[in-house]
Amino acid sequence: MKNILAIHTGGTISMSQDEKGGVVQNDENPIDNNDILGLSDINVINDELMNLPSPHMTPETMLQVTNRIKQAIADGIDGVVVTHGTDTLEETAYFLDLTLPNTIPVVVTGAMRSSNEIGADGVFNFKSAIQVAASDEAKNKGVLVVFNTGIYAARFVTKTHTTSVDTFKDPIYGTLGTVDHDQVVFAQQLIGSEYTAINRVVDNVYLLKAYAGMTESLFEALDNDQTKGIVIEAMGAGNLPVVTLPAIKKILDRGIPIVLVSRCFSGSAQPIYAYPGGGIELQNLGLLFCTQLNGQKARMKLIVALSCGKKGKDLKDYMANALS
Ligand SMILES: NC(=O)C[C@H](N)C(=O)O
Repeated sequence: MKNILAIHTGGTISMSQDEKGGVVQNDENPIDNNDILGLSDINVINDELMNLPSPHMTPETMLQVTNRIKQAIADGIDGVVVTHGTDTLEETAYFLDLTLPNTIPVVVTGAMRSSNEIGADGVFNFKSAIQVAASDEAKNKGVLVVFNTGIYAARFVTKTHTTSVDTFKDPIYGTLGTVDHDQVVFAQQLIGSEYTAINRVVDNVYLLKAYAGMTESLFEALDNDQTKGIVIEAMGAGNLPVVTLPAIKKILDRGIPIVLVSRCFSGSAQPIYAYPGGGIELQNLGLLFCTQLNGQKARMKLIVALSCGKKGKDLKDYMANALS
């Protein structure tokens, strides 16, 4: 029988609706109860590591999850499920992907409806995640996200809807597989591990979104020695309003890395346009292009990179390719 460690961190999957209709945290986690799962062939060990709404998660709390999983791997666990709020689930899942060795299945899940709401999806997603974590096929695929029958790569999955149970999607590669009525089926093989060991996380790494009419002001506010790195969600294929460039140049002159992704839902920032503020000028200025990751994931990757001291070409190569 496989032993699966379920690390609970909070989020709607652990919450319930109160008498006024608001969704709130519980003292007791409603899914921390193996009887409701109906899984006689898998031994689930629950660990209430924290109980946070996921907007309260930080890189520090994510590192606590990484360290708990490393300890479980050392203790010989067969697989791990992390339950998590959905708002920042993709950030934690990708952080785990970057900071854990690719040895056992690690699956992140959550819920869109709390435990006592009609159509609550928590128990179903939790059970599906455990089944994936116990599957031999789930090994060697990096950290996975299981949600509403889909199995996704943590590296690319993103929350696409504020309330629908069918919210998690991978806009580039789709699902890796499904949990089809108790059967775990993988249709795609992924992906090279990007494992980096870190034991601390740098702070003051920022994420800015470009918009029509953006000026220098936000960049000027970040032009100081406390800033460690910036990710910009640029327009389209990777372009910015030209008036932002003088302030960006000053930040780069301080040696602070600036990473460029696209604010588009799908596709990558690339140096295509040669007009002022276009991708070619941005590349020449020294901005680092990061392909295929969205802004929040590129920020996690930059935090991991800076936390283990990457710089120069090493940093540029690490940020450049999400499929390495
Ligand atoms: N569905 C959810 O889990 C959303 C919740 N606000 C959270 O992220 O904690």
